[in-house]
Amino acid sequence: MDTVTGTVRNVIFASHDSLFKIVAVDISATTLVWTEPEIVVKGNLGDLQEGTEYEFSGHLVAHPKYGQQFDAVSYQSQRPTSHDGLVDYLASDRFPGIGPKTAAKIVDALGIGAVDTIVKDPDVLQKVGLSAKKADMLASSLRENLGLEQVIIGLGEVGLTGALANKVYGRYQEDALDVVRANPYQLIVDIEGIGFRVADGIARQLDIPADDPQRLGGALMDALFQITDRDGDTYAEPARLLDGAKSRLAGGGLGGVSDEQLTAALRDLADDRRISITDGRIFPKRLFDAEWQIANHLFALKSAAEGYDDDDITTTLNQVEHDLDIEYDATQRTAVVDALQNHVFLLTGGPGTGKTTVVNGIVRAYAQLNAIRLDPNSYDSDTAYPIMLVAPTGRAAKRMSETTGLPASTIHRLLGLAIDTTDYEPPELPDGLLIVDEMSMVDTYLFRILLDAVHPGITLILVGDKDQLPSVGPGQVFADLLASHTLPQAELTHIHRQDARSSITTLAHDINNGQLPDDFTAKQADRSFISCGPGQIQAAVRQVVTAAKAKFDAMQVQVLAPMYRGVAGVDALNPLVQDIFNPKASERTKEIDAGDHQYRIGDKVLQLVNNPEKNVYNGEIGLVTGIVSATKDDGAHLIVDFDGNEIDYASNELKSITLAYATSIHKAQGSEFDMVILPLTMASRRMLKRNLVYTAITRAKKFLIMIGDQEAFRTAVTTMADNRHTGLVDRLRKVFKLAPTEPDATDGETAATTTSNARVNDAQSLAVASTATGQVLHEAVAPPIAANGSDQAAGPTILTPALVARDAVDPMIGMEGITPQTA
Ligand SMILES: Nc1ncnc2c1ncn2[C@@H]1O[C@H](COP(=O)(O)OP(=O)(O)OP(=O)(O)O)[C@@H](O)[C@H]1O
Repeated sequence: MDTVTGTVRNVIFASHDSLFKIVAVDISATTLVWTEPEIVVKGNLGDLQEGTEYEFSGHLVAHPKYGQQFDAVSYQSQRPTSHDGLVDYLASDRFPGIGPKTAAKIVDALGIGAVDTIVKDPDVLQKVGLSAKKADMLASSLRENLGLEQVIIGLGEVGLTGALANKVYGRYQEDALDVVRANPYQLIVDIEGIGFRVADGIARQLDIPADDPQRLGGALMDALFQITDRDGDTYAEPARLLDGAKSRLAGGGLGGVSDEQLTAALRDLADDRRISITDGRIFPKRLFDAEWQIANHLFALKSAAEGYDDDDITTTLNQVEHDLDIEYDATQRTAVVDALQNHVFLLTGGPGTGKTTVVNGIVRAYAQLNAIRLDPNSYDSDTAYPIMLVAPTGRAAKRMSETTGLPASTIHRLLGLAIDTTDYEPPELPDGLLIVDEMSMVDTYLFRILLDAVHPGITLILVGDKDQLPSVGPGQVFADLLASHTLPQAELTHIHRQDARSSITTLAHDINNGQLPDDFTAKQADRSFISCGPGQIQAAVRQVVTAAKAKFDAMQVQVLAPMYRGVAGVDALNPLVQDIFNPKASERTKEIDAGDHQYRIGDKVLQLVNNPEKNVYNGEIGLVTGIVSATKDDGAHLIVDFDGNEIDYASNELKSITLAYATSIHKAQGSEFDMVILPLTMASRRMLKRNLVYTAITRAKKFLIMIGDQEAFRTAVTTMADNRHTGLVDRLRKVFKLAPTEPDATDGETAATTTSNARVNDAQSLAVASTATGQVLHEAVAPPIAANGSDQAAGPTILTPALVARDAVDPMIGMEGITPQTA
């Protein structure tokens, strides 16, 4: 490692949302072979001050445009090392109220280490004779000047550097070192991106013993988050949790622990109310609370229903049918009536069964019955529009707006949810109709937050297709709500769609019923199947996309793949399709290098995280409209147009987007495309599930081209996804005072609520579960449940930044692409 010592002349670039800076430094000493008087230093440089001298450690790197720069991994200010230097420093402008006389008095009394002494214990200044006020001021200015720098250095000493150190500082500020030293495993709970391995590495630096209860608690919490926030359950079964914790502890190189010790750690976590153990299920506290709050809130809403006069409804509905020139079938008609007569209503159905048609009926009938004007322009800016149409993604909201002709937004936008909200307050929504589309994508956290804003003046309609993939985040809220049979609901089954898309629609329904139709491989007007082996997939995709280019633009054609890796994976197909739709025309074509791929103007890109501040959300697809070249003062920028919303990405923000020619099926939820190209091979066997392929083909509006191995399609169609383990059905049944649902192996929905050990087939781990945790499970006092089933003692879950961040960031990133296990 080399060092550069010198004074910061000026800050060339400072990132708004990280500690990254580029600064010009006048060199006083360096270990480099360097003849110039100055050098450009870049790195996570905290709150460096111009005019101050620092020592930077790092190495020289070559920038393609700006030549050689010093990449600093750490830095520290060169504090004055002489008596007089320190007096000058303390008497300088940065410490108002301290003149040369006082400064000299301080240094005389406290010596050359005065700064550290004061930061540790400001009271020493009073002994020197400073007033309490002056002492306080000096101590806090010193802390401000040195705080961040010291914290970053301190974090570096325990192994936390770069982006992770930034995150930790961002979360705890000046308390960061205290928190990390007190319990590094706390980071697992509080900081997105820090798991057991990183926390355990810090713990080793701090000499925390292998069997320290905090370490065991950390392993248990990390294993629990893996099962909930990453795999999608809302609770863990004891055997699986203990197995997960044990493998983490064994992997830390510090040796294993006994079952008794783990059991005690589990009990501690329950005592600290970080987990809730009930009925042999272990919940993270916030998911436990969220499920109870959802159940209680829905119960309160359902009880508040008033309803309209039956004759009024009939007259209104007849009028609506006349206006829309449609005749509702019996189920659809009942659905519209029930939706209007209740405060909460669930509407599910496959493609083409008329969900949108029913939603349109509900909106119009509601407006008529309540004498509401539907034209949003007739409302002035002070009057809230009472028809609130929302969806979990921007694209789904846009589609909703197109099919209803009314404004629609994302749920995040309606709720004013931001990424960094620490003290989030639900907005005051007006009385009116709130319709949530694509409800299958809404996870437990988001639904709880949404319900917080819903009051009895609102009629809430939840619409979705329960057979599609569940939400990326924990839970399967929509399927659970339906399976609980606690709320009025309708399932539309009759296919009304009669257009050219109907062959895709009927295929979707066949697949949902577990069959490939006899004509699966026969060419239809709107779909075809190209049979080929894994080695030919890329050639087939290239051929299909080249032909499609004559008819469609890149935004209309979507390649969907179940995995990231492999020959038929997203990572391989993206550049392949990019080269067809937007090839590099010449050596002079502008490009931004994003590591494993390049962006050019005209490229189709996918947003990977929710960014409410910029009004762009996970799953949205945009077009690159500009590339701003790097200058001496700033790095390159990419401009992306998301349906008229132009977003500027600095080069350090490029990780929140990727190429979108090929995406995972999960990412395409809530979106539709004119043409969908779906390659499937047995290499992704692990992912081949009915709801995955069903979700994929229902994204196709006009054409569906399936490519690959017919066996892969058959496997997918006949393989049901594991149900997620959730407690919501039980909570709802309890709050609504209904008997628990009977476990039924044939019913996919209710099976989710059983204690079936489908995922725990290891007899040994079951034995451990029944012995080691049996005691805890009996002893742990589940929080008192009020008469209506609420966890009163727990109080509301506070929306922590980590919670919001976990909500906002798609945990599937990087997880779908796990290398397939070949059988
Ligand atoms: N009762 C009906 N009589 C005649 N046509 C109907 C009826 N219900 C729906 N349709 C027509 O069927 C087609 C599909 O309906 P709609 O778009 O409402 O279904 P959907 O469930 O929202 O489908 P998707 O989920 O695929 O968007 C539309 O063309 C619609 O006009």
